[in-house]
Amino acid sequence: MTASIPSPLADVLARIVAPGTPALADALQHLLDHKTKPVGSLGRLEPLARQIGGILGTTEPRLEAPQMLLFAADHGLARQGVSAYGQEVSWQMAQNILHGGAAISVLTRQHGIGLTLIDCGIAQPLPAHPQLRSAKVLPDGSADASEQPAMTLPQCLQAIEVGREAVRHAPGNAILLGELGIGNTSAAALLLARLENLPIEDCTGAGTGMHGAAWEHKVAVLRQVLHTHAAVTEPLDVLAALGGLELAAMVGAVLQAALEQRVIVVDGFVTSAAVLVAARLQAQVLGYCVFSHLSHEQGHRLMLQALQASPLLQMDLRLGEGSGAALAWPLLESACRILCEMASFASAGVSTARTAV
Ligand SMILES: Cc1cc2ncn([C@H]3O[C@H](COP(=O)(O)O)[C@@H](O)[C@H]3O)c2cc1C
Ligand SMILES: O=C(O)c1cccnc1
Repeated sequence: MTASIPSPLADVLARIVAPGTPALADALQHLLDHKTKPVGSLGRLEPLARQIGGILGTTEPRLEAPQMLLFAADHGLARQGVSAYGQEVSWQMAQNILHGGAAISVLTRQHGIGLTLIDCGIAQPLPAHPQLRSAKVLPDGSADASEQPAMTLPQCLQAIEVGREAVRHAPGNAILLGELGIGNTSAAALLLARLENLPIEDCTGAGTGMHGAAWEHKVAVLRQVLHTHAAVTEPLDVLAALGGLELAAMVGAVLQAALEQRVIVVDGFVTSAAVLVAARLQAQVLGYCVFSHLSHEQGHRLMLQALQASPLLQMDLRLGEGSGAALAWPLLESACRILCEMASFASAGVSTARTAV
């Protein structure tokens, strides 16, 4: 068990503060309430605008150079038949992403979002590419969690540093989180079950297509993994034992982005699992997170409940890669434009409500 969080991580955790100030929140609310619209009529766009204004510390927030950081790694646990696809698909999809043919390639191109693939431990080598950051912590991916911890604590801390470094290198003021790694819906389900003390069958979804008997098998494997690591309960130890390299890197990315007061756009079930770990280490990170969508993956609803988060979209996506975050991106842009460009009743000469609202 981790007696205490080692530095420099402890130092990072101590320096993360809640976004915004009460005075800024009041100013943002006042501006929104005096735009040429009935009070509150832009619905969820209004709290989104308040949140982004608070994070960026201004009543005129402008999103600049958004960056999709897509963390990729393989999982030893995939050998236990917990995915409908083989481990080689992580490597094949990584190449597809770099060649511009994956869903996330299309969506980031469409929305002008920068895309970087961070190889934290894909089990085969990837050729150099301008959009690839090679940061393998383990050349073959994480260990099989049904036999031993997925990572040692030093490996886990190293992966967290990979995520922090990726954010430090990224330009702009918004980070979108994406992931790739066959077997990672299992790792995410394990993190949720252990950190929230929930039954594993409620946390386990079909992932890439594990239905019926295949799902039963996935649940049985994951139950055994939890049993093997029954004594592990502290967030960092849970991440090391049950998580994966890309999950640990995403924890680091969330912490660093919150530290730097950037907007964090969370994708689906797997990226939310990283946010859950980060939030258990430092709850203030949640103020920086925009939850893009409710994934079709069973367990995401419970995960979002645990995070007290309400997602922007419900599109029955069950892909990962950061696809939901990219799809939701225009909503964040609209929220900022409402604050920056929309007229007020006074500036447009429009009469205000005749009755108190
Ligand atoms: C072709 C293909 C493209 C993907 N893109 C993301 N994932 C998603 O599915 C995987 C997790 O599901 P599981 O736990 O069932 O393996 C991860 O790679 C995730 O990013 C994909 C999966 C496949 C097969
Ligand atoms: O929601 C997700 O993150 C997800 C769902 C299925 C497969 N991979 C990721």
